[in-house]
Amino acid sequence: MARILLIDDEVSIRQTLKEILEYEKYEIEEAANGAEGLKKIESQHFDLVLCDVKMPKMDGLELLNAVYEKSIDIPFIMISAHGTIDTAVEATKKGAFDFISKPPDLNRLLVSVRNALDRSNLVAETKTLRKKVSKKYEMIGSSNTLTEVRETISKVAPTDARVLIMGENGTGKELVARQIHEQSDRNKAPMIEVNCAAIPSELIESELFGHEKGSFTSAIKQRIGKFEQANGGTLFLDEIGDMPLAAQSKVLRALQESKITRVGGEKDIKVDVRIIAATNKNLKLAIEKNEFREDLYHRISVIKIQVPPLKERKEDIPELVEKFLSDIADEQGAKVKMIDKAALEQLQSYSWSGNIRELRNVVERLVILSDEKITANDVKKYAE
Ligand SMILES: Nc1ncnc2c1ncn2[C@@H]1O[C@H](COP(=O)(O)OP(=O)(O)OP(=O)(O)O)[C@@H](O)[C@H]1O
Repeated sequence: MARILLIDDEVSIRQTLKEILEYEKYEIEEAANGAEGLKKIESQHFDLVLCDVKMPKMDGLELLNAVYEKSIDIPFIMISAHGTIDTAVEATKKGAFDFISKPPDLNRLLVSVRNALDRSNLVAETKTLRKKVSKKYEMIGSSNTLTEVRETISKVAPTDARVLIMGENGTGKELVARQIHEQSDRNKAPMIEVNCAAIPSELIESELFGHEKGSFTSAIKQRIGKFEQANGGTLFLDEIGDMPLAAQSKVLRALQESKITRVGGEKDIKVDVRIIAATNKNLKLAIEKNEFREDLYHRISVIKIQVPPLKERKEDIPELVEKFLSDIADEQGAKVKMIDKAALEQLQSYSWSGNIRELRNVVERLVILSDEKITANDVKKYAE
């Protein structure tokens, strides 16, 4: 049941509104002025505040300011008598959800209350979803090498510097890219990912820059490319070492001039994109073999982050295993499976050529195949 705080200095108005709202099954708490309202807001949970504009001690606008200054996130509907409409309008500019005039029209009041509550439910849901997403991309591990990576991320994230992330398969390069994007001012816009190794070379330009209708046989519709999709946000070029040379020169131009042209198109389109690239290849070697453009390498590698392989940070394994056990239990809606110390030590003795991705797969296998508690024997049996 939604809880509503009703703040008005006129007892009769409070009484009427309370009766109406209680009839609609809302739970009502009252306050006679802004100061009293503020105390209640600070000490209790409310889903909505209905607040008179003109009151002694602290008026409605002052209360609204005080609540938002304290970063308390709660919708307000202002109630204004004749002569205070301007102030009520000002309150909506400052963030109040709506205002209604006195004497309140019953239908208008109930619609506004319902809308305000729906909106705050949506806001709460979005927050939970965001938390879930950021939990998914959480970087686990407190080894020195990973701590250094984390420190570099927080230094470079707020800048627009291009970052090249290097490391073996499955070490968490994508996770690093996500963290940089999430900690940057671009996090309201999307991070768009392109796996340069997975796209056939004849399609990669259209994938990156888009194409105009009819520009090649299968181009039956106009298509917006990844650069344009990432406008205002981040473009993550994964496996950039596998990008064909022809596409490399076009990407170079896009980076130099901050504009692109769709395949088959004529006009230049300005784009504001931060580039993060990742590779498991040795790009210096690829340059020597004429497989990668040196000028592009220098453009994308303003900051370099080397993600260490798991065998160099085995001390992270117990923490990672714990996190995977709890994620898997969440996914399966089951109890978290226990693991004994010897089993963890056994896991730490391997070299993990597939890195963290491989470790996660092994943990999943162990959860499925082991009995109540995962033992060293299970690890020997199922992980090798
Ligand atoms: N530090 C970490 N904490 C928790 N999970 C991690 C960590 N590092 C990697 N992972 C998980 O391991 C898997 C592989 O990570 P990711 O895809 O980021 O690696 P990658 O280096 O980009 O791999 P590839 O080169 O194969 O694309 C993902 O499921 C990721 O969530």
